[in-house]
Amino acid sequence: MQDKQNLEDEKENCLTLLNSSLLQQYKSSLQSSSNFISIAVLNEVLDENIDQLNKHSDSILETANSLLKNHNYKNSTWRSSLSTFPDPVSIFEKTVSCKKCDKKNTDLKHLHKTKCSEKLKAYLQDLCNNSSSQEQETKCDVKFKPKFNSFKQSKREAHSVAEMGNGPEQNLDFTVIDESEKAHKQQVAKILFKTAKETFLASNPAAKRSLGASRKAQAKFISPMIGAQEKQDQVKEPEVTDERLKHIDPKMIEMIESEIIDKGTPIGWDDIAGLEMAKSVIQEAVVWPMLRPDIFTGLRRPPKGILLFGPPGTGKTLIGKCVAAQCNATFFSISASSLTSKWIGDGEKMVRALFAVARCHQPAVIFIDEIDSLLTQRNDTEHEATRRIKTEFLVQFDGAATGEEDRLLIVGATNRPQELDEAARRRLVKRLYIPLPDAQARKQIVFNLLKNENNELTSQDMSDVAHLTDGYSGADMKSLCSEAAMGPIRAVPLSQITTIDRDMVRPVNAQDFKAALKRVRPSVSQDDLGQYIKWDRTYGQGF
Ligand SMILES: Nc1ncnc2c1ncn2[C@@H]1O[C@H](COP(=O)(O)OP(=O)(O)OP(=O)(O)O)[C@@H](O)[C@H]1O
Repeated sequence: MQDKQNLEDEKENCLTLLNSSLLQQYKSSLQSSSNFISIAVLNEVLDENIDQLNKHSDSILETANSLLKNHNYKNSTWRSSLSTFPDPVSIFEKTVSCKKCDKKNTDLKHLHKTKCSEKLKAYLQDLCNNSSSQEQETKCDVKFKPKFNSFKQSKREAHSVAEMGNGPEQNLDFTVIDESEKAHKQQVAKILFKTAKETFLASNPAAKRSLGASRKAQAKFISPMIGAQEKQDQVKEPEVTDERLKHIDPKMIEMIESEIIDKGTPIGWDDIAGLEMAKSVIQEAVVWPMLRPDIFTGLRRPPKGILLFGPPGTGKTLIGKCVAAQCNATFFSISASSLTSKWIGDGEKMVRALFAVARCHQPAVIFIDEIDSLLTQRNDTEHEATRRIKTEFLVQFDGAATGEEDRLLIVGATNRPQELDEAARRRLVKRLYIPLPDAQARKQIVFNLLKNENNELTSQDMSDVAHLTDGYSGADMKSLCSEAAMGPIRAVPLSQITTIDRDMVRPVNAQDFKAALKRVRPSVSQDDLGQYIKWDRTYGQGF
């Protein structure tokens, strides 16, 4: 009698423990960031007990299915979703039952016999071990169905033995991982593992066409980012409204308008120090005719191209910008070397597009820096692509030159005029030498640059600086002033540099310039100057 009672008690304890263990897992899964276990438990419970759930079945079903569909949402969302679930813990408590006989809250032996709850336990154990890797796989509408393979069978047996032989505490120790489990894990990992390429292709089938295949330079770019292709496809082609641009690649037009059109601050004549002769020639030959095309006709017709040559950093670009600003013209600035390198293969089209866009923005100034790299004297080593760009440039140039209505000016700039070929020289009718600034111009540059700085230099100090900087270019003068302007900052103790008030920084003084002169040296050599002068005498405007 006593034995029978003990057996009943043991059964009762085991049953409670089994249930409480599952409950424990369920409850702790609610607290964790992963809702995978709880979904699985709910799913299993639903599967096994759906017809016993009576009045709650609809809401449980609904919630569980919505959880299955959206398993990836965050912990907080997951927990709040439980508010639609009427007391899930107690429902679960009531619903662990035997599948085979439909017996509710059945005893452990019975569950062992029918392998019903064992199935659930083994399944949960498996889920515990693999939840992180399998979580990715749960993004589906179908409910989880536990699969029982030999591994699970052997594990179930192991657990059964543990349960019967070592008592309830050890029965539920799921941390023991045996060899067969390891093998199983490896198998699972093998099935679940996908290479980056496989994952990418699965989500972006369009990429299959381009991956590994050789692409031409002009082929459409296929983004390797997932979803980027769709976005890229959605990007609207820029609309071309002008008839003259109908045959031009819209992307090139867009690029010219965004990158090549200079939208910087307009430059005035006073911003350019010295160069009085060059300025007056340009004003007369280019600016006025652009402003009054009606009176500059016939013999007074302005040149379509001018060449500015001289040492680097003497203000050739400044002059180009100033001409555009004075003529109220659009300023297109491009470096010839970028035509042969940046747009390799497309340089020819680029030249055509550039002139076409410029015609739509008249009056326009097309400034071509380093023009020597485009219009060099022909030689045997010249690249075919470069030759084609050059031919296209000359064709476009002549078109612009002969078009009576066109108000286009091409300004070429070079530091190596001697490398220009005859065809280029002939077309760039006005060839102006832009020399190093003289003392007066250097003083002017210092004055202009210090205008907006806190300084205590007198006019005499500036003259002194100008006399000490013979051979400096305009760009060298700018570097000198920047260096001198660092003097007051270097005088601030290091500990105060991050906190010091702007007004407490002392003004720039003559001493700073003396120090800067030791660091900044002229960049142009006398030999180079000799070459410019010689070329100017031969081909230049000669002033
Ligand atoms: N005559 C000048 N007057 C005022 N600033 C000048 C003058 N010449 C040069 N600079 C200064 O030097 C900088 C560089 O000048 P700029 O780019 O016009 O020279 P560049 O002759 O076109 O040089 P590069 O041949 O290297 O292209 C200018 O931004 C300007 O600050």
